[in-house]
Amino acid sequence: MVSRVVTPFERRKDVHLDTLPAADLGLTKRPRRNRRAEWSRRLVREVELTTNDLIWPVFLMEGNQDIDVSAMPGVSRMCIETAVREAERAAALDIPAIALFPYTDPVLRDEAGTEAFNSRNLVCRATRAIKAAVPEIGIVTDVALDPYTSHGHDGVLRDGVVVNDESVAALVEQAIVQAAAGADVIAPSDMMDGRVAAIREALDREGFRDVQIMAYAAKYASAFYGPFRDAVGSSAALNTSPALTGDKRTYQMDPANGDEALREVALDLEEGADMVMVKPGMPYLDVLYRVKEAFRVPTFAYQVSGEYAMIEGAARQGWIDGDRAMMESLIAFKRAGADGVLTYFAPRVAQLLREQRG
Ligand SMILES: NCc1[nH]cc(CCC(=O)O)c1CC(=O)O
Ligand SMILES: [Mg+2]
Repeated sequence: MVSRVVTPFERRKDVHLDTLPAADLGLTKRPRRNRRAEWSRRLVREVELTTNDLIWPVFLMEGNQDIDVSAMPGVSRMCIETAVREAERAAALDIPAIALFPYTDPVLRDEAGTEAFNSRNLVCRATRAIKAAVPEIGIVTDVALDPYTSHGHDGVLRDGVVVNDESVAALVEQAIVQAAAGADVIAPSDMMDGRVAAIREALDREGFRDVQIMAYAAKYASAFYGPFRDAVGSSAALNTSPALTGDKRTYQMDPANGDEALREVALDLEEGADMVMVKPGMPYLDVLYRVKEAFRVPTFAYQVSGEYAMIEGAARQGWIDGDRAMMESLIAFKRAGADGVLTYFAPRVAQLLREQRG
């Protein structure tokens, strides 16, 4: 084929659509055939997103009103009463599970995060209330100390260092009170070494043999958690300890590492994780793909707060089509191998899928 070079300022005036010769490239392979009609596109579609793929993370707070999360338009911190009602709505939309994240009153936060071990803390009370009202929905609770510590770290801090083994001992206590409150899935998001084994052992010993563990196995030290930290009040801005930077890079993973994610997942599976997670989602689709390919176990992606904020923020500015970007971002997780996705969009997606089904 001859390619004609046309400089930007010299368009060939004699070339018009209606004067182009009838061309035939003589192709036998034309991938566009399968795309020409909606029925055909449906027929050749490789993966599908259904409500079965959704876990809805919700933020909790004390009191009897809800407060918007400023960096996550459309998301609020719910009081328990609202959370129960929203769990009912989620169940009615066929969303399999919700994940609970508390905003802890600053007066209840301390150096050791002791409110985490209070069997009457916000998460435990919400778990009991939701279980009583909506027994059919799965409840996932987060194990990590950051909503409870004055310094905002996920573990125990000694001389400015988040110490591993003591942190694990604390996380075990937290997991036990959550399981006792009725949590179905314990989800350690702390990234301490050895916590899955310790939690599994303690759950079994305490009579919670059937409580599942979803390990945040490959969790990266990410800027995309920013809005979440505001929502649960654990951002660096709220830290009072001068020793702290709010930086979690000594326990969360380096965004440059992919092989390391496979080693982390292997360890958590050996230690007894029933499901594993990659987090954040969209910037780590390669990691998700590799994890699923390597282990073929139930694998989840967390579309985190910053990802939600980017899509929803741009949509509210009118810069992108929010619904389409939402659906496209979620089908990408499925294509990469996710069995499910934690997403703040869950109820909206479920609603949209229901409307599409007619
Ligand atoms: N261990 C806490 C935790 N659990 C889930 C998220 C982030 C979720 C989100 O950004 O949506 C975080 C934040 C963090 O590690 O700092
Ligand atoms: Mg690990």
